[in-house]
Amino acid sequence: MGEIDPAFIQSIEQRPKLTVTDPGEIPVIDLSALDSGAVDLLVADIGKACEEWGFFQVINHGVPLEVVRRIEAAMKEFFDQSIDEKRKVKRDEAKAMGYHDSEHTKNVRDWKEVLDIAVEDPMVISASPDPQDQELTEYHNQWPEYPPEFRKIWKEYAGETEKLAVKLLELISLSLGLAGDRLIEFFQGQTSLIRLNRYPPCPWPELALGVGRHKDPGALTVLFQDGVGGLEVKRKADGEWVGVKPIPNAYIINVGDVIQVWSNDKYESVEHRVVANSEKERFSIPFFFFPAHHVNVKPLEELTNTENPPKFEEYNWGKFMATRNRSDFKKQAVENIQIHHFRVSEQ
Ligand SMILES: O=C(O)CCC(=O)C(=O)O
Ligand SMILES: [Fe+2]
Repeated sequence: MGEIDPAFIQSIEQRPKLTVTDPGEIPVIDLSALDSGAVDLLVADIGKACEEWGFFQVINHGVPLEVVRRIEAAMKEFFDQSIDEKRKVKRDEAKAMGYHDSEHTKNVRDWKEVLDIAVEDPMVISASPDPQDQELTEYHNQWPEYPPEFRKIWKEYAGETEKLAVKLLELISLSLGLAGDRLIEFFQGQTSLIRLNRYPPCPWPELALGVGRHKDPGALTVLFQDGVGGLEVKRKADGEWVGVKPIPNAYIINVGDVIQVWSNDKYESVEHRVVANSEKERFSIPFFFFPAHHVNVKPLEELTNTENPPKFEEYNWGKFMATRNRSDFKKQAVENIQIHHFRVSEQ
């Protein structure tokens, strides 16, 4: 078996307890209520889940199962290739989309490999983190040659999950007391991406993590996972890590930092991580619903007033992501940029 590369070893405090607490507690929301007309109740349930958990699962979500089965099969075929084949679409500092197998979360290497593909090709994004620099750059997708139908299958999947993300964004807007279409304008020219994740079996699940603890930076994450399990969420009520029980064909939804800021902390972006598995490989597919680069993220005016003043200074999404991306390739001496850096200090 050899020895573990120290780059993967989590600090003692971050190592997982391999016994999962209270699986199955994350709220499950049935979107078929949209068809039966019980929208008010649905909106109330979503609002409650966002406030209490920041996470929920959805069933009867409208993404056709055959579309999911096709992307699952295609991603397996892609990842089953040799490392040399996969590296033909390798991500690097010039090409931000593509295959990557040494991502770090909080400076510790994740036990996974990924293929990132932007929803809008090209993705238009700030060229540098420098606030004075107005220059933009384009990220182009790198399409694997194998399996041959990959691009078509991916596009079909992306179209369906984007529809689900938009539907959820509307429901979340309504749950905040806003018009259903209040937030969609921020996604004209979206920087969303779909990440295909493979977590190989790991001989050291007590030392390494599939993904280290983190919060998602965007508005929403719409994640499909297979039946293996491993995703854990930090429960708001007591800070315990709880497992998200795989429900066949459900999606897992979580609120990201952007919604936390828009809602002025009403909905918090919650920490989560992925525990490694010593026997089974695991696949998951997050759709990261990200705004356009020019969006300045700040608490929405309708949700703030003199009693509830804005808790964050505004920040530019493109610059925020350019700062994040710069730090993706190397270990950093300093903490990654986070929304708490924009928090207004309390008097
Ligand atoms: O694979 C998962 O279940 C979650 C992955 C995740 O949290 C992420 O990529 O941001
Ligand atoms: Fe995440």
